[in-house]
Amino acid sequence: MSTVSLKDVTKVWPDGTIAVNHVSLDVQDGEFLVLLGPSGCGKSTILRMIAGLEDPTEGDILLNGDPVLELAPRDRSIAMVFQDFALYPHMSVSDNIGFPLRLSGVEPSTRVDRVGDVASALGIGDVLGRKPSQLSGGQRQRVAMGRAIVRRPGLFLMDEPLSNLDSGLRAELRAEITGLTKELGVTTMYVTHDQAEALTMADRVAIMRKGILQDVGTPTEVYGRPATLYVAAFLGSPRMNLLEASVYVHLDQYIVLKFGDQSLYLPWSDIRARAVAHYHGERIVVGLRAEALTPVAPEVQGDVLRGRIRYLEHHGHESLAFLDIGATAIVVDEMGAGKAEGEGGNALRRFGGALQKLAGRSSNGSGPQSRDQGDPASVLTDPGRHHRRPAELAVRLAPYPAISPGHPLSVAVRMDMLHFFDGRGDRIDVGWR
Ligand SMILES: Nc1ncnc2c1ncn2[C@@H]1O[C@H](COP(=O)(O)OP(=O)(O)OP(=O)(O)O)[C@@H](O)[C@H]1O
Repeated sequence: MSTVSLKDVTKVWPDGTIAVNHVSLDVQDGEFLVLLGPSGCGKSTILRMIAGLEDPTEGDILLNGDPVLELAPRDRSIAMVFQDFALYPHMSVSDNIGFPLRLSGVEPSTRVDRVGDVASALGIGDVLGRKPSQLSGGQRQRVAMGRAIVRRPGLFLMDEPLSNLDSGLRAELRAEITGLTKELGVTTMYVTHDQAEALTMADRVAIMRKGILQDVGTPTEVYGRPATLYVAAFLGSPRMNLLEASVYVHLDQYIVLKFGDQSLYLPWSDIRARAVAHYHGERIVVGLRAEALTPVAPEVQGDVLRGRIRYLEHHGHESLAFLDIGATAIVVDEMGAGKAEGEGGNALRRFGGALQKLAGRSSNGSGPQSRDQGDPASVLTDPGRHHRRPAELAVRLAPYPAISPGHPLSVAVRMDMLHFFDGRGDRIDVGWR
């Protein structure tokens, strides 16, 4: 059993790349913590520093409350599994799993017992005599995990262990990995860039962007109350609708949120109203997840947005309508995973972001850091980090609805489910988490 503490850890590579930027993070005993973020955000570097394969430039790392930076990797009671695991091709499954025990001089009969226990927990008890070349990809990955876990490490580090497997096998192994680590009670840090994987597996998720820790919380917390615009945009499918809104306070009675020529009204009684009222006369970003939007009849009044369907996506169990509501959307760039865009758009849109970057409009702000951006320039005005485009509001519909592109659609908005972010991408809220 182990706890892990990162204390203000920074890693700067010799070429000046800041891979990890003042990260502080505590992992509890027996916890399954997922480090989530796009490629290059520093996830692997964090694992490698904990394992002792890299030294931090600044900060401290504690295991079970003790500083470990002076300890060699083998003295840290840590096991690590990578995406590109290597099994010994000439050894049987049994010998592959038992290899670390042989190295540490565990006697053969104990070795056989321990290998048998681990193999049956991983569902590979019947292939112990085979060579790696006679196994499926999933079985090979199970052997790699078995080899890592057979030493009964205090801490299990996994770096995208499923990313080479097909989606069916991934889903199956996700459940097995969390089941196994819970059963063994071993503290686990698991790296992925797949938000669905993170939300389904984690006790808590830590979300990174460009070396900066954005948010840490249970899946419900980070999905339900994301700390930054970036986290809001990263989590969920379809992605959260992020709309630019102008804020007007009306005689301390309600707040008008103006999206193009449509408005929503936040009553003064809403617990968040005073915090939002600080932005009177300014623009903010309002986040609406698809579950906050319900299609209604055209005559319905109140908290309703109206638009025309630009296009539909059919996903079998549901359809998504994308509504042109005459508002402006904020598109968060550098989402990195590069695949969820299809849920809310198309390749052209992705190119749009890339082209803006190629045009050289990068941010060069200076001043205090914001967690979301790492610099203070506004997400509302800086196209180098985020860009603006006509909003296409993602709305969930029944499968194959009797409606087609060009049709008008009205959606009722759950005002209590709106998310508010300031121009720097930080959450506008009161007393959250
Ligand atoms: N040995 C190195 N020398 C210089 N830069 C490095 C080195 N290793 C990693 N980097 C850089 O450090 C940053 C963080 O890399 P890291 O591998 O931790 O990211 P990651 O989030 O794990 O990405 P991925 O999901 O692609 O593995 C990246 O910009 C990467 O290019």
